[in-house]
Amino acid sequence: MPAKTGQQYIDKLKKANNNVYIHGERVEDVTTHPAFKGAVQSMAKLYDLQYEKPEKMLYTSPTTGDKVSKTFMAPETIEELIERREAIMEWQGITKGLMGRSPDYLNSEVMTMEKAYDYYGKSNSLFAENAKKYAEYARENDISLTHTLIHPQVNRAKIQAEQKDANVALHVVEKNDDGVIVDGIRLLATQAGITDEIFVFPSTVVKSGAKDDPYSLAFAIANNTPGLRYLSRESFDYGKNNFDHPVGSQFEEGDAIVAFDNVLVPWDRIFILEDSEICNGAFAETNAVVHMSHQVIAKDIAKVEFLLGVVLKLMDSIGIDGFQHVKDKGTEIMLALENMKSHLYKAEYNAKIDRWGMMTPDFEALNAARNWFPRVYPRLAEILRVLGASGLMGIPTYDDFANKELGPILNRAMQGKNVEGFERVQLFRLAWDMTMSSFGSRQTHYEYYFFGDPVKMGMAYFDNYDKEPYKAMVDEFLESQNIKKPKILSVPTGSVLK
Ligand SMILES: Cc1cc2nc3c(=O)[nH]c(=O)nc-3n(C[C@H](O)[C@H](O)[C@H](O)COP(=O)(O)OP(=O)(O)OC[C@H]3O[C@@H](n4cnc5c(N)ncnc54)[C@H](O)[C@@H]3O)c2cc1C
Repeated sequence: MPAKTGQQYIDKLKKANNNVYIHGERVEDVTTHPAFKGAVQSMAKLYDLQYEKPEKMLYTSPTTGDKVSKTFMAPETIEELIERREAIMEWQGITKGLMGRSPDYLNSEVMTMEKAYDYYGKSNSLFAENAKKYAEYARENDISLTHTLIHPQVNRAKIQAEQKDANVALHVVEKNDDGVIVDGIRLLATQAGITDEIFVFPSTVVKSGAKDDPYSLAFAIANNTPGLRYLSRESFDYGKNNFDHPVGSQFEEGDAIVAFDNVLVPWDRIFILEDSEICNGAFAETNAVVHMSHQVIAKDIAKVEFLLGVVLKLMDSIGIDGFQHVKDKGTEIMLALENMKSHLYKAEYNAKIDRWGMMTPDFEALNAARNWFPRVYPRLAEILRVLGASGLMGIPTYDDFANKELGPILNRAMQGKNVEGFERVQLFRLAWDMTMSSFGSRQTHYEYYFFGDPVKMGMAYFDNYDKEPYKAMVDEFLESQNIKKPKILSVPTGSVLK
């Protein structure tokens, strides 16, 4: 089947009738429910774009010859790597980087399974075959995915096997002829019930040991599999129009707790089973983390570009762009943007064919960028908040402007340097919604945490960084000074100085 359209995505979701709950109730139809319909419409737009710009978004499937999404394309040359990223950028141009889990994110992981499937066959060749077939199935059916990597936050000081209730986290209950029965909880599935299937994978940063083998799994199942439930958090889409809630009304993708109640995972959907060692290497050894980082940095660039535009328009609109500290804050955002672009450029132009035959970007550049961005994004959001000041609270709604008595007063009262009140408030509502509404503050939280705990990621970065050349440089410098150590200091170890 060729790449899908928006309508096909919606029809499939309706038919699937995934088991989604919100506010204590089961959702009848996610495509029309107020909590989900904005995100569903935006996802549909992304799928429609595949046919509006087929030359940018589609390529010929290596197996069926159908036109399928380029976000599934395993690149073999630098040109293909860039082409794939340009398709990602097209989607990010629609979401402005505000929908972290647009399909390109997990398609990047699926894509690596097409080539690196052998990794999953380390303990059982069936799992390698499963991974290869799944990558093909997802590509040919344009499957949209959610995923869950982490165990519930019960007691982070203990491994899963040593928790006071060791059955809370998702674990294997039984294996039978049909497959594996799993039970327990996983966190945190963004988009969850508005996608077709779920990927259960190990976390990239939590290194479990053999005792946690029953919790060490990777598989994919349809979201309407019996026993699988999504318990969604309350929606940050206030159900308003695009003036009042310009981005939340379109890109609020939702997050959910995933509850498995004795769910059967068929054998052909298992990629890793009870093997913490294979789990620990899955993202790094297959280079999935590199290709996912490639997508993420492209998304980050789209996000900062849009944020910079909003900040610049905001400065213009109230005449603060000439002040020194205001310019400096604009510069901070520009530097962040140019930094991210440089990382992307280095990653692409230093790309090499990996052992699986995929053209893989330079991880050194992407790893630095993905570790840096969670640290800098909160500052970028803060700049918008600081420069907007009271203007981010003086934000009348569309209905206020439409009111015969209030509209003219507000249009005059809220005017800016070169704009009328209505236009200025539209811009300021956008700035508020990107950074301060519940949707906006989730954006900051998302950027900080979605790729893993930045503290643990930072520790891993430090440990893996090649520090020796820099230390050697200093040693060489100090030695080159030819300084004679005073004799008095040459005391044998352990003796007492008098
Ligand atoms: C908006 C949002 C969307 C998300 N979407 C998804 C998704 O779609 N799929 C998915 O799988 N996950 C998703 N996540 C989860 C994300 O992967 C985790 O938030 C991240 O891995 C951190 O894990 P945690 O939240 O369990 O924090 P914890 O590990 O519980 O950490 C909490 C705090 O304790 C500290 N801490 C915990 N353990 C240690 C330790 N051993 N050493 C030092 N400090 C420690 C941390 O530094 C942190 O400050 C999402 C998260 C957010 C916020």
